Amino acid sequence: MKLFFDSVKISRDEFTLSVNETFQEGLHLFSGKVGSGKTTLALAAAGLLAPDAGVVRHDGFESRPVLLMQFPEYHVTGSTVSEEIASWKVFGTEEPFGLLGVQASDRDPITLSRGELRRLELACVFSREPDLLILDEPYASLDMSAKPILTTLLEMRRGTTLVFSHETENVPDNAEHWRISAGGVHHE
Ligand SMILES: Nc1ncnc2c1ncn2[C@@H]1O[C@H](COP(=O)(O)OP(=O)(O)OP(=O)(O)O)[C@@H](O)[C@H]1O
Repeated sequence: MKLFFDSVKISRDEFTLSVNETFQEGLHLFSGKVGSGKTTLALAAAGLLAPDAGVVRHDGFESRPVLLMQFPEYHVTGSTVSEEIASWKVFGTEEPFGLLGVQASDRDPITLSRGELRRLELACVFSREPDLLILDEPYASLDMSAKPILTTLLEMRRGTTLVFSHETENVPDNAEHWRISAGGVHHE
């Protein structure tokens, strides 16, 4: 299971990101300053932003990529927590739901705190077990009890995982580290 960026260039007005890399199966952590291009790379990896040049391609992925965006509210489609879980085609019995303290209910997901909503969506995406999982700032809004649980879920996952985060101290030791700067992606 590999993700290829073949001579990719993505332009957003004044900004251009150039990437010519192969991301192997496993965990990859991308860090970089504000505006360096993390979300741009995440969207391109998920197939939601077409490159202006080059090709983004996958090898060995059987399921569609799953992207969890930076702001959990963007994902909400259900009018209750139960509907929200069902919309991800998971049923609340999987391990991440218990680990993250998430329970199905009739509550409107928009009334959850941001951290509660983040845990709900993390439980849903990890339960899907996608071959390619892309997480944009997944540690944001999580408290000190939930951060290590996310780290454990990342450690246990199979497939290819791309994590875009400023919080490099929480990420598992086995992650490949990449820095996004000066319009490029650099292995550390
Ligand atoms: N829709 C857009 N139109 C024009 N420029 C954009 C657009 N989206 C992003 N940009 C620009 O592209 C550059 C990279 O943005 P991007 O959102 O990928 O950065 P980021 O590293 O994720 O930032 P942050 O850490 O603030 O989330 C920035 O200079 C930004 O202003």
